[in-house]
Amino acid sequence: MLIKEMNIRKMNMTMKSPFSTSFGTFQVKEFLLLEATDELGNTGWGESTAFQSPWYSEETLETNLHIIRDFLIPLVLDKGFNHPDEVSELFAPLRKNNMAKAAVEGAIWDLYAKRNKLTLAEALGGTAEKIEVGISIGIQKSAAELINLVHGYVAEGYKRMKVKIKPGHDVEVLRALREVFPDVPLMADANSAYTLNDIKLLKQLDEFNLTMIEQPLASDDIIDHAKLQKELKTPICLDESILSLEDTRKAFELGSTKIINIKIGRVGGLTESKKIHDFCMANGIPVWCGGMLESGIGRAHNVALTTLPNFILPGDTASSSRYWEEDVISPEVVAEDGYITVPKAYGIGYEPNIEAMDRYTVEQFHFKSE
Ligand SMILES: O=C(O)CCC(=O)c1ccccc1C(=O)O
Ligand SMILES: [Mg+2]
Repeated sequence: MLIKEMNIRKMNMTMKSPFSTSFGTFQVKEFLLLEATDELGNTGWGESTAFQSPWYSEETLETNLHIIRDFLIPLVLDKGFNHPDEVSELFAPLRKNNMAKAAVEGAIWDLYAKRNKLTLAEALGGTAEKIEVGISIGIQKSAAELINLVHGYVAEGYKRMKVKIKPGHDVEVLRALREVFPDVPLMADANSAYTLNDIKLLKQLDEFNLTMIEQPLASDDIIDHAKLQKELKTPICLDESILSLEDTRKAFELGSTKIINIKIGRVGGLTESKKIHDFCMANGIPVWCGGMLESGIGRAHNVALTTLPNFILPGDTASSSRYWEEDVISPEVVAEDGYITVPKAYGIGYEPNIEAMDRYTVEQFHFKSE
């Protein structure tokens, strides 16, 4: 498989409603889509999950554009690959920039699957025909508004509710939710809004029978999380702190986490995601697939990854229509009664909707080998 062309699209799409976390609010989403073409004319698609601002991690769409254009594309162009696992090996000498690497590697995984007449799920070794999904709900103005939204998502069948918390918006909000929904699978994501000084408050969360608390402490920490986990009944799930299989091993050895949120971009691609999945499976750590408010391309990658057997807990991959008036794939991703049926078409299994894509493309960068 020879990579002959790469195209980068800078996208600008506006979400139906703003999404607020402890670190900021998203509504306009600017991000990159990647298209790789081989010597036979097959194409594959990838998405960078970097946001405009370095809030969630240090990467942004502009740093990704720089890394992809000036370092990663020159490495893959005119290069022959037998398997997409070779891409992460090729990128290994370049430090970090995981979302940039994952976008390029993702396009090559899709291309490889299509070329070999496999679904991306099959190419990864996944077998599930449908996957269970939950929903991640941003911080709302009032508990009443949050309760209202949860009523709607419960009615739609989402398998678990994840709510965002931050100091001043935690115990009372969860208590109000639990009064109305005593049994719904519920978890909280703090996006690093607390420190060990908040241990008394965090211990109060144990009363709400949460499936887990996601990333309560610093975004690069695994030491304090281990201390906190010793004090909590609620399992801790790490998101931001886990950038690789090595991070996963260390967090596991320290007892910093009982569950891992795997995000393809954060860990540098599907190959590394699969390694983390396999390690967690061998060590009895359940995993689930996180979301980064992706367009259909990234969403399709998440669906494929989630077909691996240790994705035991529902992920954040909700329906396209929850985020977008119009998605850039056809058909769109649809969750029905909390399940997404894994597509049977080769590669990511959803067709890029080029007409829709063009409407949201701000700029393109094309690279071709002669
Ligand atoms: O619906 C989604 O895509 C997940 C939304 C979400 O929780 C999130 C959105 C933006 C940045 C970080 C996170 C997170 O999982 O921490
Ligand atoms: Mg998170």
